[in-house]
Amino acid sequence: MQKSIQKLVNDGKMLPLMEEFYTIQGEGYHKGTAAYFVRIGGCDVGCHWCDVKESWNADLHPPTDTNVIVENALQYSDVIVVTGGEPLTWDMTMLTQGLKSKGAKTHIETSGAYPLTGEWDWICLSPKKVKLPKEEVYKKADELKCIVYNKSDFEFAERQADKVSDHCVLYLQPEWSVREKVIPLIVDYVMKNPKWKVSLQTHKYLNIP
Ligand SMILES: C[S@@+](CC[C@H](N)C(=O)[O-])C[C@H]1O[C@@H](n2cnc3c(N)ncnc32)[C@H](O)[C@@H]1O
Ligand SMILES: Nc1nc2[nH]cc(C(=O)O)c2c(=O)[nH]1
Ligand code: SF4
Ligand SMILES: [Mg+2]
Repeated sequence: MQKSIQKLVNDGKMLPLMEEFYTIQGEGYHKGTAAYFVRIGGCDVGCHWCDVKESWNADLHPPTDTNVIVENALQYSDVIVVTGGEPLTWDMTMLTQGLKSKGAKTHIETSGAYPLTGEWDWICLSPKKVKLPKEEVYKKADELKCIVYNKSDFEFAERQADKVSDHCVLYLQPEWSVREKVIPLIVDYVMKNPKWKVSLQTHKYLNIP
């Protein structure tokens, strides 16, 4: 990448944009709400079951002027969900300032593996064992969404729940490829431990992005 462009990306004035789409938030607390999704490329967390592996290599996604991302997104919705890839790979200050200055609500989907930048109205933290969240993000998370791939993930989820604030809403979400096996385990667990709620990837059932 050209040095001048690299500098703009480092400053969050450009971001490697993978895709953008207007859809229904499928997961977690805001499930069912129309929102515009901005998917930023780049992630080196490496979840083996990740459902957007095409996002990982930032070099495959064109550096895009952050102001252009903002202006475009605002035409679709006043709820903007920033996801990836891992959005916190990048400095989110410019993106969220731009969106909020025009009155939009900023939501982020993050593993929390990198320092928390940007100003967020809603933080969905989805911790990963292979690269744990930074300490600072736990207290600021509005929603904790733990993915269940096997039985050991319940114990991991509890240790993560120990670290978030009292107002944080707790979700267990089945890993998609093993949903038939783990949904009964999650249902049983939530009935026994009702501080947790179930989250499903409802957009995949609705056949929407
Ligand atoms: C693709 S990630 C991008 C944002 C960020 N890197 C993260 O992991 O939170 C968006 C959400 O999808 C979840 N996710 C990814 N692959 C999944 C799968 N195969 N089954 C269920 N949830 C999945 C992640 O845990 C995260 O909550
Ligand atoms: N509809 C819809 N809802 C989502 N919630 C979180 C998603 C994500 O990939 O971050 C996602 C997504 O990809 N599509
Ligand atoms: S952190 Fe998110 S984008 Fe990165 S590999 Fe894991 S699920 Fe995929
Ligand atoms: Mg998704």
